[in-house]
Amino acid sequence: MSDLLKGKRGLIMGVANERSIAWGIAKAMHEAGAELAFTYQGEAFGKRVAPLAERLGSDFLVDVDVTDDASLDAAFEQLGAKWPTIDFIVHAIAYSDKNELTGRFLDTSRDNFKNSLDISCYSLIEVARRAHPLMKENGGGTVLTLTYQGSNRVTPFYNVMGVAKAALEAATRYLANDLGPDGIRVNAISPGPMKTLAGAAIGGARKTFRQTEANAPMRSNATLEAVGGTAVYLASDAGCFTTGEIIRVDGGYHVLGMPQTENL
Ligand SMILES: NC(=O)c1ccc[n+]([C@@H]2O[C@H](COP(=O)([O-])OP(=O)(O)OC[C@H]3O[C@@H](n4cnc5c(N)ncnc54)[C@H](O)[C@@H]3O)[C@@H](O)[C@H]2O)c1
Repeated sequence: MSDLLKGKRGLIMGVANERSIAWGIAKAMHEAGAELAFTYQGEAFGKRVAPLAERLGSDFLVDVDVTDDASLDAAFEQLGAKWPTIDFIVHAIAYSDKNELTGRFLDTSRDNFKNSLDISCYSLIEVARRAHPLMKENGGGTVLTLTYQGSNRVTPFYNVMGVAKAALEAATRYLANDLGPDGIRVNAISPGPMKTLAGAAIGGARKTFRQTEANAPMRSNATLEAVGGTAVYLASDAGCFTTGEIIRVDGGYHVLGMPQTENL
């Protein structure tokens, strides 16, 4: 990767392990010259994330549960003390009770609906509001989140997460409109299925993975490098007039009207 992000610094939220999409993005951003800070969710993940952050030359790690405003406040206070301004934030966070990522959408519970939407969508708003002054001071910045096409097409067992991603994509557009006057862009990257902790929680994940691999125009699933490269472009000055957008990194799967007939 060139030095597209040289001189830029930002916060990566959502690394759980080396398979995390946030980790793929962090690696690509580091290779492109960015300085990085990380959040992790709880001590168990913290132990895994610390050596990963160190590999990318970062010693800024803070424990954040996005349902806890105090932990978000503390993280942004620490971030602001370390860096007076930031250039980007990567929000790669989602959650639903695994028991509701199988079976019928019809059986979605109120509690899991609220919790899934809170963690997977509302958190982006809380994060963007706190990042705003640190980016405004800089004359602009980029907020990136991660979505999936289950937001607007029914995908087996994606259930409540499809509704959460539809809300997240709408939030991306509304935030882009609010923050655009301050030079802040807000975009979502939409990869196809990837083998991560969150991905594995969805019922039939292996079959979904095989199905997209066999049918996508590119005949493969997205890699961490492919998503990382797209994130670098969006956070760089090369992406300076793109906002409110859902950028697919799915090998073209979304253009299909029917599965490939070669597999029949
Ligand atoms: N894996 C896929 O197939 C796929 C496809 C498209 C989009 N995405 C999206 O990419 C993003 C990253 O997921 P991933 O697939 O890399 O899985 P992952 O399990 O590696 O990452 C999910 C992250 O969310 C964090 N998280 C969950 N609840 C949290 C909370 N309350 N507070 C703070 N952090 C919390 C976890 O700690 C974890 O780091 C998610 O938004 C996911 O929906 C994933």
